[in-house]
Amino acid sequence: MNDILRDSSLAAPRAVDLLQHYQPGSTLFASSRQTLLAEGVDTLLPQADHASMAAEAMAHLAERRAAGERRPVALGALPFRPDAPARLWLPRTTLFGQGVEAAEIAHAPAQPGGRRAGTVTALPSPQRYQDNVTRALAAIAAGEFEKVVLSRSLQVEAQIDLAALLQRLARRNPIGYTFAFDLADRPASRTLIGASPELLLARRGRRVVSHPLAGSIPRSADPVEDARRAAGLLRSAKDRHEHALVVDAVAAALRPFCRELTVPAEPTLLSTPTMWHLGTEVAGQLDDPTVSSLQLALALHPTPAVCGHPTAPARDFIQAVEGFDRGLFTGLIGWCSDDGDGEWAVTIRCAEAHKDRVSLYAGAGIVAGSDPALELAETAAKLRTMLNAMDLESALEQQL
Ligand SMILES: C=C(O[C@H]1C=CC=C(C(=O)O)[C@@H]1O)C(=O)O
Repeated sequence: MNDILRDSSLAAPRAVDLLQHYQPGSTLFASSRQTLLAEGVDTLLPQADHASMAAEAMAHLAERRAAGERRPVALGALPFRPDAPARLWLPRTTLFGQGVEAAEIAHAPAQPGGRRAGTVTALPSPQRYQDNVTRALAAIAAGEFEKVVLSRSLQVEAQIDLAALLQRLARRNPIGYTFAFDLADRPASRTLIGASPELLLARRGRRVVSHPLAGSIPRSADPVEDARRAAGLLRSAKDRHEHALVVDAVAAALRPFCRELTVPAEPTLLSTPTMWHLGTEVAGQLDDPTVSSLQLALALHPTPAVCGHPTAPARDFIQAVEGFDRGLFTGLIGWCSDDGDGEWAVTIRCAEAHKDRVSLYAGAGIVAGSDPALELAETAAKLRTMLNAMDLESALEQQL
């Protein structure tokens, strides 16, 4: 790592500098709170159930702290399904920097993050996705569950410039969680890269925050129409119901850990360059400050923002109809330090890149009143977060 970045007499490096030092093979996680750039693998946690892996990571962190390391961290990308492979590791070196500043990042170089799309495979096809939504609506009407999140994937042949893609994502999504995680022990160097707008859990000392999102509408380039859509979303009974299911589940999962928990009664609007979302910031004070950010994040996962309500029948339905393996998509991604502090985002608006292939993902929550064509359009708009940063939006317009 560059010595200028490491000089401890200077203030923490700026996010924009850490982003510029990212190279494929390293790992970066950036938010408005802080940025973290890590290299290498010191300890890779063996596959086990996620709670055991988390406990083992904390034990390794305590050892490293006892050995004199100033702020050891564990990095992780944990999958949607509890039985799918997780990646949780202690890096060889970690550098903490400042949070992303929109004004600084606006001047970051931003060459295209991808080029030349080749073959594109949609899993499932757009038609089949709409059929899945119709089936979900029938299951909801039959009382099998109240909400399910159905997703789809685009597998694209394209030349990806990971460093440029990461900078572009951070530049376009300065209030989100931008990440590029090296998954190198998986078949020949893969990178999970994205810009999630959704905070699963942040912990600093006793303070914990979650910012669930659910209920969405695509943005419009026309400012009048864009404002109309935002106002309509805020009023929509269907979207408020879809949102409330997530907030209730997040509050119920956090409450046992907290001596104080604030749950606003009304959602607010949150925007990304492609989407409007309903969001609610849930904040609390931990009862027991030894509970780590990773343990808390796992207690929340999977929220109904990525799975459904109730969890078990929604998960079974996803498994039965979705038609592809989500892997790390709709899991959790972030870091936890030895004192338990950390930040975990929901792994959405992301892609897994491997050589000249990239798999993109997007999902949408289905409740009574959802419309299959609108849900398809919503997933298309969500896919644009990555496609735009790769400059492939117009090349793939027909496939969305
Ligand atoms: C599953 C995704 O979004 C979730 C997060 C925010 C809003 C959502 C919605 O309105 O459906 C989804 O629950 C995705 O972006 O792939």
